[in-house]
Amino acid sequence: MPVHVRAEPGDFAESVLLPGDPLRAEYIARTFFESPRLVTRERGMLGYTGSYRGRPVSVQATGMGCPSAAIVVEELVQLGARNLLRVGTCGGYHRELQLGDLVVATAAAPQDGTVSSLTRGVPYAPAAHFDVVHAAYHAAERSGRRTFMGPVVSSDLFYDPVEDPAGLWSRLGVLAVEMEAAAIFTIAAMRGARAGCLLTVSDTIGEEVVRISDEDLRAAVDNMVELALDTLHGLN
Ligand SMILES: O=P(O)(O)O[C@H]1O[C@H](CO)[C@@H](O)[C@H]1O
Ligand SMILES: O=c1cc[nH]c(=O)[nH]1
Repeated sequence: MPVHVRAEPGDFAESVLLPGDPLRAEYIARTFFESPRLVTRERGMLGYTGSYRGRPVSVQATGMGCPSAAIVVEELVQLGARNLLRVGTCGGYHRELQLGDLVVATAAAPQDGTVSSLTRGVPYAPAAHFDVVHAAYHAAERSGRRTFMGPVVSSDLFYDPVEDPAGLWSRLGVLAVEMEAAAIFTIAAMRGARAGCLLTVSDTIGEEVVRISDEDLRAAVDNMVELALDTLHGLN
C-alpha cells in the first residue's frame, strides 16, 4: 500500500480524474459517478471509485502544487492507474479568455521546482499525451463549448509578485497559469501512463485580476467534468 494514497491495487480504476481540491473530488464522485465508493481519505486527499456510463472511473485529489501532485500521481500509477486527467482551475493570460472558458492544455511550461528536480535540470517540455488531447478535442467539439487548446504554465506561485506575468507568458503563446500539470505530464511520461489536463478559467489576469463568482464556477466546473468524463470514455 502506498504511503499517501492509502489504497490497494484494484481500488482505483485505470482512468482517474485529478482535481486539486479534495472537496471537488467528493463533489465529482457524488454528482457524476454511479455507485461512488470512498477508497482513500489519507491527509484529507479524498479518492473515490465508481462508474460512468457503465465503465469504472476514479477521482483523486492532488492537493495544490507540483510536489503534492507528483506524489499522488506516482502512487496512482503504482496502484494501476493508466489514464490521468486533471480537472482544474486556472488564471487566464490570453486576452480572449473569459471567466468560465475551458482550456485543454497541450503542454505545460515547468515554472516549478518539481520537474527540474526530476530531470536534474535538463531542459524538458512536459506535454499532454496525444491520445488524451485528441479525445478531449473531439469531446469539446461535440459539446459546442467555447474551448481553447494550447500550452499553459505550471507555477509554484499562486500570488506571483512579478509585475506583468500575463504579458510575458501571452507573448510566448501560453494561454493560462495553473499549478500541477507539468508534474502530472512528466511523471505520466516517465511511468508510461497517459495524462491530460482540462482547466476552467476561474480568474482573468491582465492589468487587474478578476475572479469568477462561486455560482458561475460551479456551473463551469460541471461542464468541464462532463467533458472530462466524455474524454476518458473516448480513450481506448
Ligand atoms: O482548482 P485546482 O485544481 O486546485 O487548480 C488550481 O487552483 C489552485 C490554486 O487556487 C491550484 O491547485 C491551481 O492549480
Ligand atoms: O493557479 C491558478 C489557478 C487559478 N487562478 C490562478 O490565478 N492561478
